[in-house]
Amino acid sequence: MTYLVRGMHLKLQGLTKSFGDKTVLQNIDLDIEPGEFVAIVGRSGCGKSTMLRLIAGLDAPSGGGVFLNDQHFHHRINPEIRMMFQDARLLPWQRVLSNVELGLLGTNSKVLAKQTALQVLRAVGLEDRAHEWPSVLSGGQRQRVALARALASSPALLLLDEPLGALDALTRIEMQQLLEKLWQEQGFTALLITHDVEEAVVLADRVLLIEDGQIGLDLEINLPRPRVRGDVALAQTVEKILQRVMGQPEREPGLAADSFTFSSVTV
Ligand SMILES: Nc1ncnc2c1ncn2[C@@H]1O[C@H](COP(=O)(O)OP(=O)(O)OP(=O)(O)O)[C@@H](O)[C@H]1O
Repeated sequence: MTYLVRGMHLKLQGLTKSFGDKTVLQNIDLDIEPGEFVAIVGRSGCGKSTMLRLIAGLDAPSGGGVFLNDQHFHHRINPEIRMMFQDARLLPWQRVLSNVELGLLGTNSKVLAKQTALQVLRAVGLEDRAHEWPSVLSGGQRQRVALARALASSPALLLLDEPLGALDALTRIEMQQLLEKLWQEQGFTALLITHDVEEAVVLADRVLLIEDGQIGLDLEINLPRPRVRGDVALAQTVEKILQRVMGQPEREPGLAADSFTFSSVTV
């Protein structure tokens, strides 16, 4: 796949993080191409959020380092990186438009900031809600606003910490499609934590499994886009990852997709 050149190149070298005598991430090496979409799965508590926090500069590693576009990243906030969480984290006393403008702090022209915020709200389908309060929006709409705020400054790296986890199934699929569309249009590098293996396979170029503090699986997903849920090859890939997570041997290839149900399976 050829990526737009806007995305950030991300490299982890010997990345280690301990809390007291507990080592959560141990000596992780990873290379992510500019514009690549990478999903991270793994059991609860395996260190997924810790890894994202280290990359975002919200926490400092105990060893090794993070390199962004080949520059060593010293535990500080980088304006080219934006992050989204499971909850939208909107300011309730600011209207939707102002919340999105927060993603543009530092822009000299207020007029330009407003124009850009409206433009990105249009991209997520919420331009007509710009002057409302966050409290009158649905959970899915609030996550769209959070996505608009994250993308307003055209980041080179978007870190997504289970941002769709609290949404109902249909809204979640719509948000996945929106995220994929904006990623394809804008070319940022995306790193998505998800507990939904199917979501990982639908969206990502690569799926990483974190286990025992290390990357236990680094699987390239070579399925054509847009990916269709229920597709046999997609279902087999999901099955392969799930079996790896569960520590079971892989089954024979060629099983029919209806032999298993995946969409409700999470890790
Ligand atoms: N600030 C901290 N102080 C001490 N321990 C921490 C801290 N942050 C995380 N941990 C521990 O590190 C481990 C990994 O936490 P992390 O939040 O990265 O896991 P996770 O894979 O994102 O989990 P989940 O899928 O449940 O969100 C956990 O055992 C957690 O208790």
